[in-house]
Amino acid sequence: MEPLLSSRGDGLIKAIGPADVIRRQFSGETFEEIIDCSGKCILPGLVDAHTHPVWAGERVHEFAMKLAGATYMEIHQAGGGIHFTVERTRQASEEELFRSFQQRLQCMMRAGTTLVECKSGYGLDLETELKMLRVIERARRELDMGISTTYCGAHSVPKGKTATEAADDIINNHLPKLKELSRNGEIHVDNIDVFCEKGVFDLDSTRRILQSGKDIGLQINFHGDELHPVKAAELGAELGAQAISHLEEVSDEGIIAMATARCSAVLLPTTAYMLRLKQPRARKMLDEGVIVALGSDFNPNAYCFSMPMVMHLACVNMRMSMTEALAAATINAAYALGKSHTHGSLEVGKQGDLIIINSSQWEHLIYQFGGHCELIKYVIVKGKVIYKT
Ligand SMILES: N=CN[C@@H](CCC(=O)O)C(=O)O
Ligand SMILES: [Zn+2]
Repeated sequence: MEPLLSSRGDGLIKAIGPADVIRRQFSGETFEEIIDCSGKCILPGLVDAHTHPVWAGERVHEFAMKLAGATYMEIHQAGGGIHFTVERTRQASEEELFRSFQQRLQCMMRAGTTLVECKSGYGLDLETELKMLRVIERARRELDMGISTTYCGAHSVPKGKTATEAADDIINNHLPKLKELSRNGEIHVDNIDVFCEKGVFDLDSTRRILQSGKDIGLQINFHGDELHPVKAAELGAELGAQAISHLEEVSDEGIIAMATARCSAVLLPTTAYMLRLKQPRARKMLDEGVIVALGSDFNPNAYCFSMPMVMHLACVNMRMSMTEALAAATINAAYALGKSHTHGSLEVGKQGDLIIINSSQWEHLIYQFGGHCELIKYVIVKGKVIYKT
């Protein structure tokens, strides 16, 4: 089978079929580029359903602290973690943030990602959150990669405020401003996120923020049940969330509620691995019919750009099959972003986002841990080759 991309510039897949049939069907047409894929595999472009890619303030020193035994929450409560990155991000210029973001997107793209969810959340104050959202908007307009934008002003409770005060600020000041800027076409935001966690935003504040985001048209896509079981999954299902991420501590009832509500689970194998958390129960979720997606969770705590490595970890540590992992990193991740009608699979009429790998067996993309640099020969977005080795 050989997918053929549209020659009319709309970037959509025009036809899929055996090479000789396709050749005959389009014999009269001219193409910018014809790629011989003999001995290679064509896969949908990978979709990364959860990243925090705009920030200044890396935290390699904290990696050392965690290796020495400190927990994520101990570092966070001592004023490090997200707070450390927030301070540096507030100080950084918009241009500086854009440049580092652009380089990170480039690394993701080379690892096969063609659509990525990008969160704000290292500003917490309105000014810096807007700075981050402008950076993401600029990338959306200027770069080739597909981006789904998430406002994550409730990523942490800012110093000097309680969770209730922070929630009030978001609801009364941040969200109205986002609504105004979206209406003027200055920024485009798709999703709203909250870090719903013991010691961060409790269920009540999370509910108020997410509902207010939904009221201005944002899809609910939030962090829940990561470090403690707080019934975030049950809340997300009740609010009609499109996706909930992490879920290491989700309850059985939460899993069933998510399956019934068609609320997808975005599992993050890098974080569970790096923080040595208990693994999310992917098998239970799959057995109960939850739509399981994957994300790299790229952030200063989990510094990983590579969805092939994420798939490998999901297979080994979460006991997913390679087919389940590929679905989770393509069509299901697109679902988590509300884009499965246009992205995430090779189908006529869908966006021509694909990767070509130098192996006749697609499983090599997962099997070769860290081998994607050699394997991925082409990355194509909307029918345009954006990376070639
Ligand atoms: N858990 C909350 N947010 C991120 C971590 C962000 C950070 O530590 O900077 C996550 O998904 O893992
Ligand atoms: Zn996250």
